[in-house]
Amino acid sequence: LHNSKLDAIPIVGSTGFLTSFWDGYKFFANAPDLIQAGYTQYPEGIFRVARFSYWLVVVSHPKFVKEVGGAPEHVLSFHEGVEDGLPVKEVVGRPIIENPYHQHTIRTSLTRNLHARFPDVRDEIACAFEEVLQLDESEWKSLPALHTVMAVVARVSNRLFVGLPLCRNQTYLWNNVQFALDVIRSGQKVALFPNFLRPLVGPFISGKDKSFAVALQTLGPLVAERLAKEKELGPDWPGKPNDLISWLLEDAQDEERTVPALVLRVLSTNFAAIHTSSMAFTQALFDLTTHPQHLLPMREEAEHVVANEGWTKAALNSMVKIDSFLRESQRLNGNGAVSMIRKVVSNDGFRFSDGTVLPKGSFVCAAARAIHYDASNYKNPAEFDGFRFARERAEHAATHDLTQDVFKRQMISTAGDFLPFGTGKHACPGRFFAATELKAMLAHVVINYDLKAEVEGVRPPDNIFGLGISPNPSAKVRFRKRTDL
Ligand code: HEM
Repeated sequence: LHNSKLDAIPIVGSTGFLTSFWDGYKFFANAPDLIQAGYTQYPEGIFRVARFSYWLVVVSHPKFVKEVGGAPEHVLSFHEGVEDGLPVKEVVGRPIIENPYHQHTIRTSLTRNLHARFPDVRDEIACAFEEVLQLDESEWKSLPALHTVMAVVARVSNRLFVGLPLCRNQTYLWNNVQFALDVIRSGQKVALFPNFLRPLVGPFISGKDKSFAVALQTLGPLVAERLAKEKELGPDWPGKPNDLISWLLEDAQDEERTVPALVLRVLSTNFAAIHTSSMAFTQALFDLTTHPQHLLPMREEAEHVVANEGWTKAALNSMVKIDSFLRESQRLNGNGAVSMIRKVVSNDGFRFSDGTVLPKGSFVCAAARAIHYDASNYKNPAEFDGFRFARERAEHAATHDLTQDVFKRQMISTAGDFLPFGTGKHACPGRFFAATELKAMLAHVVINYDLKAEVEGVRPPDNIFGLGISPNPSAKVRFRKRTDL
């Protein structure tokens, strides 16, 4: 529909009523190309593309990205923005959007406890790889990468979230994995319907009630036990486990302090954690097997650090090459063409510093992938250079006083030119855990296994649907236990 208030913002693609509707349809297949075209065509840093029923405004200039990231929720809403592409109310549950207190729990208690809980995370990584890969001595084995990684990530994440023995219960684990997949698949379908129809079609399309029932059956008794203990002995009872259930209980109020409400929080934290981290690690495996020259330097680094410092969270800070490799993999092969989708919810609209105004109801996002592939941000931007950030950090360390100055080129550091986790007020609160988990997993893999691509030198093509870019779900990677140990 024509929106005169957006007239000042140039359009990529067609401008006519029917032709732009057709563009909205084509968006499902070629959104990344369309956004790249706008990025190149409009270096001023703002343009719009047609979606079915509205214009999506895309910003690419770092100044505008910063302004989007810094806007408060009552002006640019993260939740309303997400809801458009992924109807969380229908496919996850209404309270997750209406009272997202778990985000605070993840940002504070979960992150603070990563140090203390690292030995468990490390133990689960070693056990999970051993049991999931099931390798015979010195035999190469082809394994479906995404499926294998999800099995490991689900276990490792749940060692932190709910602990032993539940984190190894296959019914519980695969329900979490299944829920994550269902949310994405059913969410994409429900999102095709206009807002007023979504509550009606949601229950027929989404499998959330089934997943919730299994979660209640498997996790419910543990949560009930915690609530009972707290009622009997108070909030700081002796021997209280240091896990997500306890951290959530510290923040949950009133109707959130029930078994179903807490089970839903753990289930949705699993959704936020498993899918994203599994895709990131799978992409890293594809990058490693396509650029195998990175394996030995990372192996040497990990072995050296572990020999000197042991397996601790602090030791991961010394694994600069591994950190750099994962950051580079996310730069080139992150989860989407754009990041930071927001809806303008303020009655006054949203005004950029150059005077451009987005009226209430507009959608805006950052051109993450195009920014990551821009030569003015990265030298040889399309080239996978696993250690580029490690080199930059070393160069910076050689010329600066590091007690005064933190150089932000680590996996967890967000910036206007690095957006896999977004940046600003809603930057992913789980990224500290994600980076710890993925670095420890990569260090374990390079120390213990040799890896090969299924077809030498060929990177499996990504799956592209709308704005989403995900690793090829059927592609395999070949693993072998190291023979030189
Ligand atoms: C490599 C792994 C991960 C990636 C790439 C990732 C990426 C993202 C992105 C792009 C956002 C939205 C940022 C924005 O729009 O500004 C986000 C938000 C979020 N992520 Fe992650 N994430 C990852 C892992 C995790 C993990 C492990 C957890 C939980 C432990 C988590 C929990 C969340 C939550 C709760 C939000 C909503 C934040 C808010 O509303 O303020 N994520 N993540």
